[in-house]
Amino acid sequence: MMSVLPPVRRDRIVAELSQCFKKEACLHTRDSFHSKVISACKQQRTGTVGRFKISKVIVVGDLSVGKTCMINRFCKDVFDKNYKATIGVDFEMERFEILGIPFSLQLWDTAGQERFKCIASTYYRGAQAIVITFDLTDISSLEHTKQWLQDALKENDPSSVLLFLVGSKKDLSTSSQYALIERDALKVAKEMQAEYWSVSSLTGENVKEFFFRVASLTFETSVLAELEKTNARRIGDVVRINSNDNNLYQNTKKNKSKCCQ
Ligand SMILES: Nc1nc2c(ncn2[C@@H]2O[C@H](COP(=O)(O)OP(=O)(O)OP(=O)(O)O)[C@@H](O)[C@H]2O)c(=O)[nH]1
Repeated sequence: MMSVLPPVRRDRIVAELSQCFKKEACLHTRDSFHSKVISACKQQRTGTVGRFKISKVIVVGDLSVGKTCMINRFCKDVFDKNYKATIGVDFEMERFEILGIPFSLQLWDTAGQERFKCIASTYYRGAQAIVITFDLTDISSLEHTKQWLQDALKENDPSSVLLFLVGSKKDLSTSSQYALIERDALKVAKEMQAEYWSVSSLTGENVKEFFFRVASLTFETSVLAELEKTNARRIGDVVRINSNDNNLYQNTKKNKSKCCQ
């Protein structure tokens, strides 16, 4: 039996590229989607994007930095002040419509506790985006982000995966504390070539904006990758046609010389 999905929620419809948080540490500063992506979407030429493709996003970071709360704030608009450790992994599915194309993100919430880390790491593979989270009130959690990144990259292709460094619990830090840690976080983000964000799951500040940016950029890279695949296939076809033409030409030459003999 064919299952029919409900329509995408009205507040998950994206018509414009969501903007970055800080221009000093972002993946790109373009105001709108890549022109090739816009025209591919208009012509519904997005290949597997919008049909079967589900993009995987993994959220990693120290225990209790607020990974689960961030995902729950975005997906369910709730906040739980009680800490319940994630055991292994958990995931949420979010459906968007971007430039008229359906697009699904699978958000993987992984365990930060050391004893569950080995279970969680088996789910790192195949991520299109890695969200490395730290607590804005705990500098050691920022220091540990490099290790989290290294572990996640062991299972993924560093040249194609999108990286985000997210400081959580913004509501708990004073403005002077925040300014100091953000200065360090921007440096770390640049070293990692990650895009920097800060959020609060308690107040909801920047949470939606952040996940919309993740969705926009993963969508854009997926469509560009599809277009590249199609181009590569076309170039392959032209090379094949040319080599067939060449064979035809060689055969015609042979036949001609036979005729003339
Ligand atoms: N004030 C405040 N507290 C937060 C925020 N985000 C998370 N917390 C609290 O921090 C604690 C840990 O949050 P979780 O989201 O469970 O942390 P986690 O990173 O998923 O933890 P693990 O599953 O062990 O890896 C909980 O008590 C949350 O209520 C926030 O933005 N502001």
